[in-house]
Amino acid sequence: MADTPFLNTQGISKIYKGATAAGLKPTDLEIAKGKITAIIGASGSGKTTLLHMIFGLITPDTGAAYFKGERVWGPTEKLIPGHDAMKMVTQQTDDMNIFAKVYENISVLLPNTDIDAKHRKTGEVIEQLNMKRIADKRVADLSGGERQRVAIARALVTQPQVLLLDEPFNQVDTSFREGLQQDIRKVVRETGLTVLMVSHDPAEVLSMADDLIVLRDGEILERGHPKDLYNDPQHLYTARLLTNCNILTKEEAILCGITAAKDNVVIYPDWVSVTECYTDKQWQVKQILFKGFYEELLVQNGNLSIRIMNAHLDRFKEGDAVQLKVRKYLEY
Ligand SMILES: Nc1ncnc2c1ncn2[C@@H]1O[C@H](COP(=O)(O)OP(=O)(O)OP(=O)(O)O)[C@@H](O)[C@H]1O
Repeated sequence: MADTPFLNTQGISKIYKGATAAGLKPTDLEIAKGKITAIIGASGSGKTTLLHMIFGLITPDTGAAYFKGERVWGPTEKLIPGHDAMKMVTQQTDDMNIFAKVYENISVLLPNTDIDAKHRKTGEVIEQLNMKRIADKRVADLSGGERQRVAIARALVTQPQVLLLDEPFNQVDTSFREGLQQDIRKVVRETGLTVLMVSHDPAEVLSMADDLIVLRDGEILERGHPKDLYNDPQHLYTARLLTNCNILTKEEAILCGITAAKDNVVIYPDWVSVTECYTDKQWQVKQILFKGFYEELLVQNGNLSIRIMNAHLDRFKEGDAVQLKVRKYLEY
């Protein structure tokens, strides 16, 4: 007999009543234990609906979610909706006592039956999430990013088997966000926690996920390792979601020296480079945006503009004539 999946769905669906018939179409899905699985999709593609059904917050129209082979109960079947082995953190998770200290907000979730264990576990999670510096601060005095860290600590302290994250880093600024993402990765590696996260931030899913699922209009479009989906997406939709790519018609592609068989050509900004060109003035640098360790060049040929990632800072100036060299492209 095949092994029971850790967490899976079978034909799970939910279509909301209304003109748009939006929601999630029947979906079969398996989530690997001890890994970070991320779901990415445009707004309204059904990410949250899927997450909520897996957690037991929405009753599916058809099918079900299963945790270790047992059906996840829906909201009408439980006094407190949500699966006991899972914890969910969203950007609105805000059930803390803001006048109490961080430490107390975390430890309060553990029973008083074993005080030593209560302090040990609270200490562990504070250590894991690098929160020693803020442990004695009142939640009211924390930044938004620090509060999200506390929300995640509160979710982890009761040692759930699955952590569900619904865009929890949205309000958090970049530097905090990256630290928190990497700390969650560390927790997953060290404890074997399973994470299922929903996001529409490509940088986030590419750096965090072991397994990436792309949702479009309530359906799984493709799935794979983030590196594979980034480098070789099977669908234009995926390329668009994961990168700020240039999308050209096959006629426009000819201007880049590409003879395409299909209708659309996709060129990522890091797949094309430019060199100075003294002989012809077809391509011109229109705009240079300083991005820190690289520049984003906008080069133009007639009505066609191409965005290029350029690591040779200050090599070009606006108005320069350049020659394009496309290293790689995709056709759809
Ligand atoms: N309670 C509801 N009643 C009616 N329609 C709903 C309801 N909840 C969600 N929808 C619709 O179902 C679709 C999927 O919603 P869902 O929130 O799952 O998408 P999402 O991918 O998480 O979007 P976002 O990234 O914007 O949060 C959307 O078109 C949404 O408007």
